[in-house]
Amino acid sequence: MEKIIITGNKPLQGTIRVSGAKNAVLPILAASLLTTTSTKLLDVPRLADVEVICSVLAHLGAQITAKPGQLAITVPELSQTEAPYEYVRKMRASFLVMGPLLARAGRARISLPGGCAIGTRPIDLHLKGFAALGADIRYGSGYIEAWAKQLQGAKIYLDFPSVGATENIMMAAVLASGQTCIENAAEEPEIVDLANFLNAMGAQIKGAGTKVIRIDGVKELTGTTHAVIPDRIEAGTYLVAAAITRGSVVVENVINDHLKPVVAKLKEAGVDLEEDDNSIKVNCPGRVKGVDIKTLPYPGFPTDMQAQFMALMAVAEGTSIITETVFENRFMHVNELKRMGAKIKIEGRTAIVQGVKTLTGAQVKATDLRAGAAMILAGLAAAGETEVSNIYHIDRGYENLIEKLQAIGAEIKRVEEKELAQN
Ligand SMILES: CC(=O)N[C@H]1[C@@H](OP(=O)(O)OP(=O)(O)OC[C@H]2O[C@@H](n3ccc(=O)[nH]c3=O)[C@H](O)[C@@H]2O)O[C@H](CO)[C@@H](O)[C@@H]1O
Ligand SMILES: C=C(OP(=O)(O)O)C(=O)O
Repeated sequence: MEKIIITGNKPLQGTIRVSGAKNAVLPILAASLLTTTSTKLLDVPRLADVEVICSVLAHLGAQITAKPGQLAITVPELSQTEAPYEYVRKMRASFLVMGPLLARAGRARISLPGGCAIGTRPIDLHLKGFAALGADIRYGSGYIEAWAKQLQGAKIYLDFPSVGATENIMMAAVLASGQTCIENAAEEPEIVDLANFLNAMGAQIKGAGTKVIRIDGVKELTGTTHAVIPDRIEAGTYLVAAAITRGSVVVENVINDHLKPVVAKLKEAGVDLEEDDNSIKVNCPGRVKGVDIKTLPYPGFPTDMQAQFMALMAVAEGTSIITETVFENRFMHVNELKRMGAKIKIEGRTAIVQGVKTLTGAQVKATDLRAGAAMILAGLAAAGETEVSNIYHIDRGYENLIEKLQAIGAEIKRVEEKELAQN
């Protein structure tokens, strides 16, 4: 098992480039199942999650060729309509193949994703959507099976603007007969990127990025070339890395609009941010101020930035109140931050963070992807050495994290546990 070792308390300086968005490329890769013709994706990040979805697609019959930053996918024929436990267990987003399989083959059998560290994460809204489109649904032996001769457009109201349900329903509806209207849809930029990709394939989707998405079903889709949007969460993580180390960093390849809620909170905390066309310069010579945050669906403050922001608040001046409203159990990083000297109290869905002057290096673990990112950030700011274990979580979502941070002056390395034992 590998670990990440950080010697902290060094201001980061330089330019860091953001990769393509994990949460955009995963549904887009699933959507490539919707056509028999070839799709080419650019700005594809090299991530463990991308490998998992590619192995699901290959299992279903996709031919995939990879070049650095690119993937070409062709699915001339589906060899399978089943995504077994071994894939879905590794990554919940594998469930996103259900919509495309239903649309293309009229049937799908997918292992139930189950919960994960951050919450129970049900899929009822995905299934309600498929049922509204006319699919029959059956549960059994840990699988969900859905089938429909021809999906029919329908009006679907989502009780909660679920990102995955909006994507899955959108992908099912593109080949349905008639119009589908998703109300209370998720508005995340990744939904817009998926809709842009599908529209470039010939779909008729309007309203993506708003609460109401209308999809006029078409007979077929054809492959296209598409560049994935930059990862707003990776960008946000590096903005915080600059602020927490009191550094001066240019974060390149960003869409400023997507970062508005994060930028607003950093400014409120006293961080100096200069926004350019596709970059943001962070300057933070001093200690930040404690500010309150509440996670919400987009355009609210992203839950995927909550842990990283908490690491920053742990060294802020004053107290901050962090409320998590999207997932019911996304405070696993609190105990790890406390091991480094953070003063945090949890009351239900709220964490009260009383900033301390400095954190101290410790042995901590990544309990999930963003909790892992928070440990890296805390380690970059802490005095002494921090050792982060369970880093496979981090590899799910950060391309070349170590190399990127080293290039802006961080003392960070990845080591085998054996090497550690020898030292
Ligand atoms: C691969 C990907 O894009 N992952 C992102 C996606 O996850 P994901 O698509 O799983 O997140 P959702 O927006 O669906 O989930 C938000 C909330 O809705 C609940 N819910 C969801 C579906 C459902 O059928 N029933 C239900 O109750 C969930 O349990 C959760 O409490 O959006 C989340 C919220 O921005 C992000 O944290 C994840 O990084
Ligand atoms: C929670 C996340 O991803 P996933 O939905 O794939 O678990 C994330 O990216 O922070």
